[in-house]
Amino acid sequence: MASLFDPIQIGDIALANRIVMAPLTRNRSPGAVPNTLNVTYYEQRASAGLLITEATAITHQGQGYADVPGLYSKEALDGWKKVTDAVHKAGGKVVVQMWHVGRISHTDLQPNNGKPVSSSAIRAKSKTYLVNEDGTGSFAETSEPRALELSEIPGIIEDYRKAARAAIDAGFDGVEIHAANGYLIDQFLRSDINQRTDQYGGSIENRARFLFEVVDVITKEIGAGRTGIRISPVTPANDASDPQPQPLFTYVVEGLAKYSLSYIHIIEGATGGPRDFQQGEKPFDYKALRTAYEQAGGKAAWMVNNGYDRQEAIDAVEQGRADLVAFGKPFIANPDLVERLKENAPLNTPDQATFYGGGAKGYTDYPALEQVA
Ligand SMILES: C=C(C(=O)O)c1ccccc1
Repeated sequence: MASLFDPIQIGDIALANRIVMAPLTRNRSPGAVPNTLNVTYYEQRASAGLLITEATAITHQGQGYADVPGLYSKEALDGWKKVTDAVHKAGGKVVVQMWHVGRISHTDLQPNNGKPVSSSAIRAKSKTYLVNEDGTGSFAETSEPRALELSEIPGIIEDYRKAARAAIDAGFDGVEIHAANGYLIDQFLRSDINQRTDQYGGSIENRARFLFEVVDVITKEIGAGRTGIRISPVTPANDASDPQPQPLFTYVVEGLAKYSLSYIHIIEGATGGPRDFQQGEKPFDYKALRTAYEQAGGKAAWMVNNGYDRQEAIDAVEQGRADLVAFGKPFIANPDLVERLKENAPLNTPDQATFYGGGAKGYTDYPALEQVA
């Protein structure tokens, strides 16, 4: 019987334990360039079995929030190299979450202040984060997108390939494809967003086509054993919805089973909300999803996320419902979360007011156990 604290091999990546730092947007990389503060933040948390970086834009067009990092400029890649070096020196493993926001963006953040792109020209009822001229941050309504032309799609697939190669060259142990939370890939998957009438719209097969073209090009470029993917079958995040998530995501995982991926990362329920959140007529069956994946030949590690506490995480692994558990907010406030979970020690409380934007306060100043006199 496996334990949360056991090592595990996930594809090409060997982990010291099964506790994962979930991707956490923190808006502390001005100019989309990782900086020394970011290095300290990730280094402090390197005892995690696996660090998944904050969502990181594959291109300027894929950028949707102020001060999030990118994977597309030399300065950014040099900055990430400092992060991966520091994490490795501290004995950790780190993958970068590759992000194209699609319509969850604002004209202020887009190349030439153009419209964000999506599967269809439907504005999301959502907000994004901008930094004002005086340096203060604020949330703003997302802008109306334009539908991608068919001729533009191969270019975005190539952007994913280039970013995946750049990630490995910057020292990452692998990548996580961000296919969750109503961002671009999810904007193709969900039928309430994707109104296309070409080969990328309509049937489940067509709506999943973009996802599999991304998976294909990345696994061919860097290897499936260094590739993970995050999906969120029923999240309403960023105005995402689909009335029939079970057949949609069953098709997705059966297709993913064809690749020997490193892991499949599932956000259960509403992102940051209840794990039993429901879209469609009946509750989503996560056990059936994993069974479908495994019956289709899938062997990747199964990572679960969304509000798990210590006992729930221990039980999920010991009872075989998960191979790994990703923690978000607990890692914000506890750089030594692994130690604290092992010792069943008290946890620092995260300060919501400093989640997004700012500097060291609420970022690198949370104390580890040995610092608490
Ligand atoms: C990348 C994000 C996601 O996946 O939800 C995100 C973006 C902004 C704030 C919180 C989270």
